[in-house]
Amino acid sequence: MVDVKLFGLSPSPFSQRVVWALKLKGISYEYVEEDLSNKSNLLLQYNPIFKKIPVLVHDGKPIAESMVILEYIDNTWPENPLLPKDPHERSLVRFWAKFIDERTKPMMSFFTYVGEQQEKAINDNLQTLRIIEEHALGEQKFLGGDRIGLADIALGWIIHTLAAMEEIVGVKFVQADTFPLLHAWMNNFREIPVIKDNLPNHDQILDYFKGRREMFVKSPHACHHHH
Ligand SMILES: N[C@@H](CCC(=O)N[C@@H](CS)C(=O)NCC(=O)O)C(=O)O
Repeated sequence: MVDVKLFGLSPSPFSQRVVWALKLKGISYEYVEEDLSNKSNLLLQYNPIFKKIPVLVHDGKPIAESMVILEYIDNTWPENPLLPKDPHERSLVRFWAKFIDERTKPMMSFFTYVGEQQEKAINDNLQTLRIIEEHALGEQKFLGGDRIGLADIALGWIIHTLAAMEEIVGVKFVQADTFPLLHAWMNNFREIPVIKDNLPNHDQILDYFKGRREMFVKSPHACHHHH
């Protein structure tokens, strides 16, 4: 009997990465929803450095940082691998996973800023997406192959959290005519049964981010809790 617990927050893109990986692997787990304005003692104990979700706890051993957790999951449960076998192909997927992860929080600035800063953030997002469109995607359905992997899971947040933020701000970054490959990727990704069946509720995310918009304008990162 595996003992797996996930401490998460449903509208968090980082938390969602872990949910998808566990579901893809068919691992059953206990989910603990955290309130970031009143973090549980267990969360503080399991992630004393950053005090952030997500944290995965496997047989009492905590793992923090979403991308580290994904690698742990892949190493622990090898079925439906998230990384290719070939070392060079692996490194390419890791490269894109890292690139995407590093850009994830900055990509939320268009939501936290207004005016000129927001315009700049919007342009930065278009540049980031342009890089992915032109360099990471090609003939293959997914980032690094014909099946979903680590980099796809890293980018998956653009179909839910980014989509909700776009709706609130009134922008749409990925259009079929301007980013055809990314647009196709989004559809391919969304159509995977495990992804489709485990999407955060759109209205709930929308409410969450609408309600916290004010706070985001004051605080540098969209996911930070209110001090
Ligand atoms: N790099 C981290 C980011 C996680 C993160 O930013 N979590 C946010 C929620 S989306 C959080 O727990 N914030 C609480 C805080 O900063 O106090 C990861 O990939 O896991």
